[in-house]
Amino acid sequence: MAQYTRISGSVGLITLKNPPVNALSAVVRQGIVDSVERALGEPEVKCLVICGQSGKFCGGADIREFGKKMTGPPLIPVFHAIEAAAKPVVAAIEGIALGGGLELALGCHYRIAHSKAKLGLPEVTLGLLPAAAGSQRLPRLIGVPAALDLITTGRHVTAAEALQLGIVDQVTDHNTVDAAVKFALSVAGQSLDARRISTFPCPRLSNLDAVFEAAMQKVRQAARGAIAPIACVQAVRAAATLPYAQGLEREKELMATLFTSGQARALQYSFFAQRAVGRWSMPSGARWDTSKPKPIRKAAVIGLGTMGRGITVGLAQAGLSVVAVETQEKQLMEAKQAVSGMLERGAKKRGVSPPLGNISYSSNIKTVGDVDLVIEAVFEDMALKKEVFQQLSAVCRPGTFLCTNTSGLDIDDLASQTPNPELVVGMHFFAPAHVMKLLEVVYGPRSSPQAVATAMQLGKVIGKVSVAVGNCQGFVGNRMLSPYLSQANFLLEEGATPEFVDQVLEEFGFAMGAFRMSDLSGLDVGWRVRKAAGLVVPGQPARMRQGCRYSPLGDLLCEQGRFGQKTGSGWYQYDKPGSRVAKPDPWLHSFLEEYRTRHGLVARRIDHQEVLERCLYSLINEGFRILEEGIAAGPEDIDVIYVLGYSWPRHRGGPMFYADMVGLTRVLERLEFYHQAHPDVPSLQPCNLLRKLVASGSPPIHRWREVIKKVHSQL
Ligand SMILES: CCC/C=C/C(=O)SCCNC(=O)CCNC(=O)[C@H](O)C(C)(C)COP(=O)([O-])OP(=O)([O-])OC[C@H]1O[C@@H](n2cnc3c(N)ncnc32)[C@H](O)[C@@H]1OP(=O)([O-])[O-]
Repeated sequence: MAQYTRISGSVGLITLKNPPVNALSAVVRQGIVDSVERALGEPEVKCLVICGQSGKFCGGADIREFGKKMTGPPLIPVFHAIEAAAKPVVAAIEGIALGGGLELALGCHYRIAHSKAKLGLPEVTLGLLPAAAGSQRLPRLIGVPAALDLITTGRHVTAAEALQLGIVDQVTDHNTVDAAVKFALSVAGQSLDARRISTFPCPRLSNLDAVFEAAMQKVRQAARGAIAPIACVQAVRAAATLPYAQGLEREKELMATLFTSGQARALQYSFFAQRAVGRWSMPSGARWDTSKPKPIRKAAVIGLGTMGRGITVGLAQAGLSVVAVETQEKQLMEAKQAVSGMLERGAKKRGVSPPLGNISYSSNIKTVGDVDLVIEAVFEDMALKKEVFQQLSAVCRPGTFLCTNTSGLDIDDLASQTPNPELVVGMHFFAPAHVMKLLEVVYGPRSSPQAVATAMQLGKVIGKVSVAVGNCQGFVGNRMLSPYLSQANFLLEEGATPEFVDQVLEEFGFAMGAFRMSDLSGLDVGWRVRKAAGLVVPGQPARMRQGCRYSPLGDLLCEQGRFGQKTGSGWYQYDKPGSRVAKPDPWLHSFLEEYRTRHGLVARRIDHQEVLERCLYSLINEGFRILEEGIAAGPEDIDVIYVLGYSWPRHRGGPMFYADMVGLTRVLERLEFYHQAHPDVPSLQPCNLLRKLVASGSPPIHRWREVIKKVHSQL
């Protein structure tokens, strides 16, 4: 609702009330209309202030209403009514003014913001554009280049930046509503002619075409197939070239296209999925709302390689005390320098001082005796990790949580090295660990709900989106990646090139195709895992392992010392070791030809559809297996992991959402088709849960949990 009160005798105060973020629901919109009308009709009222309850101005349109039948007054006429008012209307912006929230403020005649407020038009991140006249008003207020930046990126700006850009008129450190009331009284009675943004001409640009061409090129490059950023540029162009009313029409047309696109649905799903993963549950029945985390004030990081350094930075930046341990003195010194540099650069960006004092460095593991939680981040080697866990068990005080940063090792095996396996969980960080948003929190069969809750809470504190998953080879992310990569390799055997496979996957929207990604992460990583799994043993049949098809191509490249970017060659060639520019490699093409000849394989023409279906559907099939086994609680968990950790295009929601969009029957049919063609590839065999979902009439993704529950209850 929107509550109307009179304060200081002559000020009408409208307070938006719709927890948690005062979104502009139908009731709130109606409340604003009624309140404005009332205030304008009261002769004693000289001016109006609009604010939000609980220190939050407004989080925008109510996303929960999207896709439902529209009720209540639309936003644009509401904002026009405010702008047309004959009495000054001042927006008192505390906390947030986002999307429709900022558009509401732009409809007001003046804007006063608290210094801690964040403002922005993030609609693009939901597959939309600021279609409550934001795309037409903002360029008129702050000029085309700045408006293009804000609208196409959706970034939030601080109150200070908003003041500098001219979005707000005043910033206060004190009570914002009081400041807005005082301000409103000071301008009451003055002409409002120069305050109605819709009447402003858009600031002229001599190089208008060049600016829009450059903007379009920039968004196309970054968008990876997303259409909303392109529509945003088109809408701003309308503001710059058309009268306001026609610009609004263009904004409406563009919005209609976006609103009905699958991309907006995918991005809105992704928004809610990222919040839903915080409400985790375990197969034991333990849940987020019944498991209390322990507060963590002091943590330790063991091993200061690339991952350990990033984790240390993340913890220190979040204000925790950190003991950073590296047993090799030389590496300890190097790590200290690197971590300090990262903290200093990060602090400079945020305009704060670097939290260097939060970290104490040590080469002695005994110094972690008083910490609340340890994150072991030594080399990915089970024997080494076990040794560290044994040492930690001896030096840590009782009750200390022991976490391991691993991308796939058995958490339970590691937990068995300690007398308190219930305190052990996995924390799978993604590189660079202080930047990447994703954290897989891996519980073993003996991890206590409190240990999981504590790791999930710590993830939140350091700014991660944490997803709780069960313990299995590769957890969720890497386990699903394995059949995807296998298919990419099989496609090479059958006639494709790495460039073609990557091109198809990149056109789909991945930041990097399978081969460019492998070159970046290092081919030796997978080689080590395959060796440990007993797959790379001399004397084995070349293309079969344990009765299943196997491609040794990656192993053969590693045997040649081709580990990817770091060695200057892998699936591609690079100018020098460490270079990032991948070039097609004639050596690799002849190597593939020789390989096919040696194994009697005849190269055939492979098309886009086959590459996409085999790579993606095998990955999705593994996702269904993971759901069936209860390793992930729901499809949202898998999708968040893929969008945040594996560069799955956000505008496609995630692999499980994509399967829902494509249609489960279609996914099943194509998997059956490919499995028939490749019966020696078990990952192409459709899993039971997928069959059950199709048999239950392919319910939409938000109802999959019901079918999953039934499957589990039958086990
Ligand atoms: C007509 C076209 C023109 C206009 C278009 C728009 O305005 S499009 C909109 C443009 N606006 C945006 O894109 C802003 C989107 N929102 C955000 O970016 C962040 O939520 C935040 C910065 C506002 C708060 O961050 P934080 O870390 O403090 O908190 P949190 O993120 O965990 O959220 C807490 C709860 O609030 C819920 N919720 C949030 N927003 C909305 C909403 N608009 N609606 C409904 N609900 C919303 C959220 O689901 C969660 O619910 P749960 O899980 O507890 O049941």
